[in-house]
Amino acid sequence: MKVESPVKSDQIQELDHKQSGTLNLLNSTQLIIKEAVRKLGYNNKMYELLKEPIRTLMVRIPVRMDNGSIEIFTGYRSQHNDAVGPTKGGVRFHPEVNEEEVKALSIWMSLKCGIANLPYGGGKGGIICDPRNMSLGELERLSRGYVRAISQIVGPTKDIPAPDVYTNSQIMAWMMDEYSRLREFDSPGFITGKPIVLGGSQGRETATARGVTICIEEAVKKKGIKLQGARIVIQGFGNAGSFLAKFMHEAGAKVIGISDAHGALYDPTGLDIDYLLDRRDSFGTVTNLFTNVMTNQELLEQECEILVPAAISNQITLENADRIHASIVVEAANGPTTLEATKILDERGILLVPDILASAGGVTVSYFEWVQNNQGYYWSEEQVAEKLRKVMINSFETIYQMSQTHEVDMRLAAYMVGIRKSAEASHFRGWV
Ligand SMILES: NC(=O)C1=CN([C@@H]2O[C@H](COP(=O)(O)OP(=O)(O)OC[C@H]3O[C@@H](n4cnc5c(N)ncnc54)[C@H](O)[C@@H]3O)[C@@H](O)[C@H]2O)C=CC1
Ligand SMILES: O=C(O)CCC(=O)C(=O)O
Repeated sequence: MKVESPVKSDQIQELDHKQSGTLNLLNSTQLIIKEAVRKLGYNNKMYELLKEPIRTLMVRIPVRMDNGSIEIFTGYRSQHNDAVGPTKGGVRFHPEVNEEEVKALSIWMSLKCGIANLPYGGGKGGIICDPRNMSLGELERLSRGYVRAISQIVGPTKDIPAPDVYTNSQIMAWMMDEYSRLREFDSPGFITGKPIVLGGSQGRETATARGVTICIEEAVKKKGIKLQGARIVIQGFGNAGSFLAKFMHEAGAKVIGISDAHGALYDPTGLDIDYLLDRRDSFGTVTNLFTNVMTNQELLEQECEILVPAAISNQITLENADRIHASIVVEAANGPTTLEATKILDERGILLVPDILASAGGVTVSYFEWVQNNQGYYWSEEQVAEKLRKVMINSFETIYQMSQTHEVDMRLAAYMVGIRKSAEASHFRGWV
């Protein structure tokens, strides 16, 4: 079967020129959106609408540091398209976050919500900072300052934030408290990923990894691989990566590699996952306790059945795609594989389950959290897990079938499924 990829050689060259040294997530996303919109039969005006967020706010946040000085932080909140409903998506605290990245991430949130059939468009936020070098007090003041700065454009019926890289339920709690104070009423539906006692949902903490696990279960069936005993390599040991390692270990797969920002651990006979889970810190760091570490890039190239990038973007690129020795790549992280690398993996017969499908479990349970907050009635962990399973299996099968029917790779198929809802809603509203 001939599989079509949205990346043409001249477009790759065009991308290379635009990238000016970095792998530009926004430009490559726009290329696939263009192709998906065209394949769905919409005109160029629809592409013009959907290729950029409708709104991106840049804010400056003064924070008093523990030593008495004032630091000014830069933050962003980007809202891609609100035709379907309020926008939704996480906030990352990271030294390298930038406006283009947040814009791309907000587009991906629209696609994820479209795939999981949630009544949302996509949003995303970020603050340039390194929380690993900040005290709890500084983090609290920064989180509250960010909410005050973006308060005009967010809210339970406008745009609903959530956790992402280096943010967690404590940060969500401070943000919710700040918003509730500003609005002078308790607003649990303003943000998801909260502690359970503040209206968080059972199963949200593990939801992203659960969703990835379900995608792995479906992908191995398609490839005729047995999960029991399959070798798995996971890049990143934070919320997504560490729970995934636990679930894979429990399922009888052999986790032979994990990593964090400092390096990677590899053991072809299988790592002691329970020990690593016990020793990791709240930022998903554990390799600093070991001397025998390899680099993240070396880990990605190890032979395995299943490779899961679960850390940051642009990890599998034109440079290393030929040296990936996995049968299946499941993207738990946002944007870990470039377009050029997607094409190479596809040509090499490696099944790639794209980020906007594989990592949709997080936002799906965030939606369940918001529904529970709105109705004031809460579900058990089993109820949440069952609802999530249905959404993930249905999403996987829809995209797999779309890729077979249209003879396109799984990423383009996922974009076609994901963008359809925003496009239809924009059309019905008479915008395009
Ligand atoms: N937390 C969630 O609900 C969701 C997360 N994701 C995506 O999953 C990925 C991981 O997110 P979380 O686990 O939530 O973050 P986290 O903050 O809990 O953990 C991040 C992990 O990545 C590692 N890391 C950071 N920089 C790295 C680098 N340069 N090289 C290698 N590893 C590095 C950290 O050491 C840590 O182990 C991100 O791409 C995020 O956008 C996607 C959907 C939902
Ligand atoms: O839980 C959410 O609302 C969003 C999670 C997120 O930021 C993501 O899927 O990238």
